[in-house]
Amino acid sequence: MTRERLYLFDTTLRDGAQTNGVDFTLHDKQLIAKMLDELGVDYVEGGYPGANPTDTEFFATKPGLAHARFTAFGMTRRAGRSASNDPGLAALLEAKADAICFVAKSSAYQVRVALETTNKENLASIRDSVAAAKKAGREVMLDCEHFFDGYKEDPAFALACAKAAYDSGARWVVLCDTNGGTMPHEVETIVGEVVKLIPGDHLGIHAHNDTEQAVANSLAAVRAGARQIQGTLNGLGERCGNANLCSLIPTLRLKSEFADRFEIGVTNEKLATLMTASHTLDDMLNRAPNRHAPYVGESAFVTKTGIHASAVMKDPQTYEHVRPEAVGNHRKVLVSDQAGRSNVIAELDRAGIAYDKNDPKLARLVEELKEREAAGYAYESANASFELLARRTLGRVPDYFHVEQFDVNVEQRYNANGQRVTVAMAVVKVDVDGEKLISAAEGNGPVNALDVALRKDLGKFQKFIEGLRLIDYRVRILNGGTEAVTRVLIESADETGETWSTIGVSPNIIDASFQALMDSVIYKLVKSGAPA
Ligand SMILES: CC(=O)SCCNC(=O)CCNC(=O)[C@H](O)C(C)(C)COP(=O)(O)OP(=O)(O)OC[C@H]1O[C@@H](n2cnc3c(N)ncnc32)[C@H](O)[C@@H]1OP(=O)(O)O
Ligand SMILES: CC(=O)C(=O)O
Repeated sequence: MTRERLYLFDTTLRDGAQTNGVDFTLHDKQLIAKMLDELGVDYVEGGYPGANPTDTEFFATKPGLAHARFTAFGMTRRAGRSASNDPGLAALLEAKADAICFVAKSSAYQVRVALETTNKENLASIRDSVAAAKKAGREVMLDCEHFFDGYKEDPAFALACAKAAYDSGARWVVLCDTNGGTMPHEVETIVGEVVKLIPGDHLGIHAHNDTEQAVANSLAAVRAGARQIQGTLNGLGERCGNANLCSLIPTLRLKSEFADRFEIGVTNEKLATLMTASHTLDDMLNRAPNRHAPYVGESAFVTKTGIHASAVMKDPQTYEHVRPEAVGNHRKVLVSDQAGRSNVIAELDRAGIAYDKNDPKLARLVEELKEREAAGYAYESANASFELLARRTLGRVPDYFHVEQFDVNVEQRYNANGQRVTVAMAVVKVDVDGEKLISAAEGNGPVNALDVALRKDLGKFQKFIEGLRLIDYRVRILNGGTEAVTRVLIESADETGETWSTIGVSPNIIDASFQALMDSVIYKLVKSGAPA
């Protein structure tokens, strides 16, 4: 069966740039355009030439995309001006783009209030602008701004705007839910009316996410006949964002209702790079990825509870709607207070720790895990501490060394230049095979001083921990007031590039930190194969 072509239009670099807190440099735009092209989207909307120097420069030369059509965005000619005498329109026509996407009002209320002009002038502006871009040899599209709200208020005028663009030669007429308040059933009904006038393979949808339904609205429009979807990576966009292409693309490729009917430019091979594309964008924006994002979030295929883990280990399909590998993600079974034997076994397998399924120590490990989680530990975020807990319970961690005593002192004093400075000092006394070793160190804080002192001299084990580095230190107070318990999470790394997380919990922050430091050092000794 031949499948219909469904076109993907990415507006990360235009509507995504309208996101609060997002500010792309020219270099960012060049890299993101290339990444979108490689992913297989059909149109990359690069921005608004003439609106700011970055966008004007971006459109000074074509970015050399292999597959996607490079698209310039801008408004139709202003009311009262001719198309040939409008500097904004001139900048658009000069832009080195394959396509031009105009924005025009399609709501009588918006024309009256925002443009302060007449419906007749708005229609003339649409016709003139589309015709001018066609004449300049561009593929032309028109975003009908406020289309759904405009349709509900005055359907004849909204349709007249869309029809004016189509009749003037626009390849695509894009129906916009600009304020993002339209419901999926309304989108489906209204698009169903529009396709009676304009063929669906000339209609697009541009949905905002103000009711968290931009993806649903885009799919509803496709069900009703639209054949172009506009959206952004990670759902960036004005206010609450746009339809998220990182959710739409897998749905279109993997859900049979769409996959069996439509062909999109993103192949299965490229789909498997989607999680990387999503995280690359977050990295460029210096944002933490949304762990709970559908398909591409780190938690999208995580199983935390015992009942689910038990089933997932028998067959992953029991709790997965698609294969995680299809989008470049992976399955993960966590250990926590929601865990059962199955979670623990999965984690032991992952860590390569041998066990006997009938060993009663396994049940003891699950109990110990739950008791510790109740006391404030969170092993799902501390893989190395869980591994040590498991090895200790199963009797497999050597007694490398014993800390007999530590002492930390924080002092504020005047330095030689007469400046007030706060200095921390720590002393740690360890017993390594009967040898007593005492190390002292200064640090910029008590935990730093303790860390340096602890790792200064571990006798015969010192060579095994040389590459160990602390890369992150996080503290959380679990309940307020005088009964507060402190949870410390430490992330460490070594010369091999491996990173691991350890945890400590105590009413005393120094004690909690020391537990996490100790776990980090012992994990490194175990991992390095240090002899007992
Ligand atoms: C729904 C959307 O996301 S649309 C995209 C919104 N994105 C942007 O606006 C980002 C880029 N914009 C800009 O840099 C500036 O707004 C510019 C350069 C386009 C225009 O700047 P200015 O000339 O200073 O105008 P300003 O932004 O204050 O107001 C917009 C003007 O365009 C007019 N206008 C708005 N939409 C349209 C349209 N579709 N067609 C014609 N004129 C329009 C308004 O009536 C207003 O005109 P007025 O100044 O006579 O009242
Ligand atoms: C064009 C556009 O971004 C909108 O109508 O939301």
